[in-house]
Amino acid sequence: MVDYRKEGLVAIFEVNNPPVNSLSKNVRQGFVDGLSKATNDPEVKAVIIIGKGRTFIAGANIKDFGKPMEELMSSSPSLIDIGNMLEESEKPIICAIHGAGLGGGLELCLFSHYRLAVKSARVGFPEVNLGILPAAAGTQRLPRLVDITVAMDIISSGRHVAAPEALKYGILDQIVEGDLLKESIKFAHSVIGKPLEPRRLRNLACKSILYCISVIHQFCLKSVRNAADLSYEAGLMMENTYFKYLITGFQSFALRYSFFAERTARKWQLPSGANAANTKPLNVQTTGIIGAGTMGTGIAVSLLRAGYPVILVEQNQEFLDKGVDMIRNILKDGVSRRLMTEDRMKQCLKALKASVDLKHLANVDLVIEAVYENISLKQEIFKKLDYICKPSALLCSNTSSIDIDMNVYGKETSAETVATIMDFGKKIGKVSILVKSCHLFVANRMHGCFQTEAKFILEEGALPDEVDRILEDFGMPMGPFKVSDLAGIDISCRIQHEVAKQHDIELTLQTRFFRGERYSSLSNRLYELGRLGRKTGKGWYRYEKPGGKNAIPDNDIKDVIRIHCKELGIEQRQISTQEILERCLYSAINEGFKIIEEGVVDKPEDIDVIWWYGFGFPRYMGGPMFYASQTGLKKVYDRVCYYHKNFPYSSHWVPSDLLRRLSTAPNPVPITQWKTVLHSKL
Ligand SMILES: C/C=C(\C)C(=O)SCCNC(=O)CCNC(=O)[C@H](O)C(C)(C)COP(=O)(O)OP(=O)(O)OC[C@H]1O[C@@H](n2cnc3c(N)ncnc32)[C@H](O)[C@@H]1OP(=O)(O)O
Repeated sequence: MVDYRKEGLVAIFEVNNPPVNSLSKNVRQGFVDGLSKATNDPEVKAVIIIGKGRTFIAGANIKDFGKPMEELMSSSPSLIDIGNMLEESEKPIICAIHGAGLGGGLELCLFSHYRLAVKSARVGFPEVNLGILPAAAGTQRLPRLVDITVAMDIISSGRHVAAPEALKYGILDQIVEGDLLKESIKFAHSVIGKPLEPRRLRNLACKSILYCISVIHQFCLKSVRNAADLSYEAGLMMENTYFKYLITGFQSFALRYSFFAERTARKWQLPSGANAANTKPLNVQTTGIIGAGTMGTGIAVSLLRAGYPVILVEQNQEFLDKGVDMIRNILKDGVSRRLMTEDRMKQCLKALKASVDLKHLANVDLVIEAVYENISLKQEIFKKLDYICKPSALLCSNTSSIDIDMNVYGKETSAETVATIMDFGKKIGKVSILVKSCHLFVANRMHGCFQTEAKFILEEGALPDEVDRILEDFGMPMGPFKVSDLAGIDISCRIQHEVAKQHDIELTLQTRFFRGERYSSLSNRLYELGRLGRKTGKGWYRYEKPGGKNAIPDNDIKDVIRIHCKELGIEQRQISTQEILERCLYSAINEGFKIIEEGVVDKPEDIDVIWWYGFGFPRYMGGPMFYASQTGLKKVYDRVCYYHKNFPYSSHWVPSDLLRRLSTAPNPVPITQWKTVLHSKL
């Protein structure tokens, strides 16, 4: 709703629709009612639109987009109706922005005559992140206000533009210091009686059409181009046509799911009843990191960038110096890529202390252990930390495979600690997902199935570049073999040998089964040939030089695979695109269902979020679990059973019971309800 009040000559429309003042139907109606009052009240000479609570206006209500097209389109008053009324008003309309003015929120500002904001405010058109375009005249009005290149950047990137930058472009008229409402009322008095015609964007010509030809390839860009080529009315009509097309498409559907999935994933809860809403995080001010390798230094950079002082500890002085150099280089690179200023880099380096003595961690609030994957070493470190650190310090471990319960606390972790870590993750700009301990955790456990199947597929007849291309066409940023070359083939081989050693087994090039499971020794063959990936200039591909980035398909690899298969008597065949996609994706998805079944994650959305951030799974596909829900669980289940029959020695093909039960439900169960099936009779 919109609260209406008057302060002298000025009518104030305060948008009051918590939590983020989205433009639901009652808010839109509130604008119409408010405008009617203000227009008919001779005392009112100007109108201020302001948001109540934490933000100005976060745009249209995204939940409305799931409604049928007819209902969506006929839901009056539309944003454009309101916009037209604002623009045509004979009394100046001033938007006073704090928090965020996004999507329809910014569009309303562009229909208004003046725009003021506090310094911390942000504006933007994030619609591309929902698979649509700003369709309440955003693509027609922004290019009439700012240079077309700026409009294209803002619309096609979806980025949030900070108030000072928006002021520079002319999106804002003024940045306000002090009380936003008071200052806006002063501003309103200063513009009463001034001509409004030059402030009505629809009457302005689009600013320069330079540059657009080369980048117009998507609907947003086409639409912005229309602002230059067509009349305002024709441009609007096309914008509406594109919107109707996009909003009914799969990508927009998946992107809207992703928007809410990310927010749902933040809402952690523990069996005790503690959750994100009822548990207060502790205040973390100082941090320590143990281990100056790739992980430790990477984490240090994130903490320093977020403004935390870091004490980096490494037992060996030479490794410590290398680690500090690595941190310096990453920060310098950030400066050269204009991600931070030189001054900021200096502040970060000043906040970094390096030591070879764990005792320097005595007073820190949070310690992250990031040494290599060796349980005894980790346990020894935590024993020492128990004595050294203050009792309230949080002790965290960075591990991808070691059972957290054998290391630091897992099952015993307090709700307060969980709340603090989740909050800390957000503060350092990361997305944190709460998972229970399980072998390889969620990401590596699922991705392991994906990678393993990819390797089996090579043994059966496909080539690395073929498999990679198919998965990249699907939307993954890099296929599994390019990823393997990047990570280093030696790394995965060493881990495999380490695990085998723990079971008193020696892996050789002839090994075809390991602990009752089908096993491929193909990577070990590359390892023995010194083809370790990018770093040696050869791996599953060849590269222009050691450390090179251009993956070139290599004929030699064909021979390596052929010899491997001949020696082991593995028959090769033609493998279809469908089979490659299904085996990589469905094996991981089936494992994902087992992960939900075991309660390792609280909800399927958690898995999808992990896959976007961990592996770059395309958000416009929603994530592996959403993808499965859209493919049809019956189809996924049937194919999992089919592969299980054909590949009985791979436990990742044993069908998940949850998947089976969901696949036999009389009606498709929405992804948000999957968990309920765990406790039902289905
Ligand atoms: C045509 C298309 C038009 C005209 C459009 O306007 S499309 C919508 C464009 N706008 C957006 O995409 C903005 C989306 N929102 C955000 O980016 C952020 O919410 C925020 C920057 C505005 C605030 O961020 P933050 O303070 O971190 O809060 P949350 O993101 O956690 O959001 C709080 C709750 O509000 C729900 N929400 C947010 N925006 C919308 C929206 N536009 N429609 C419906 N609901 C929205 C969000 O899901 C959170 O809900 P809960 O999880 O708490 O239930």
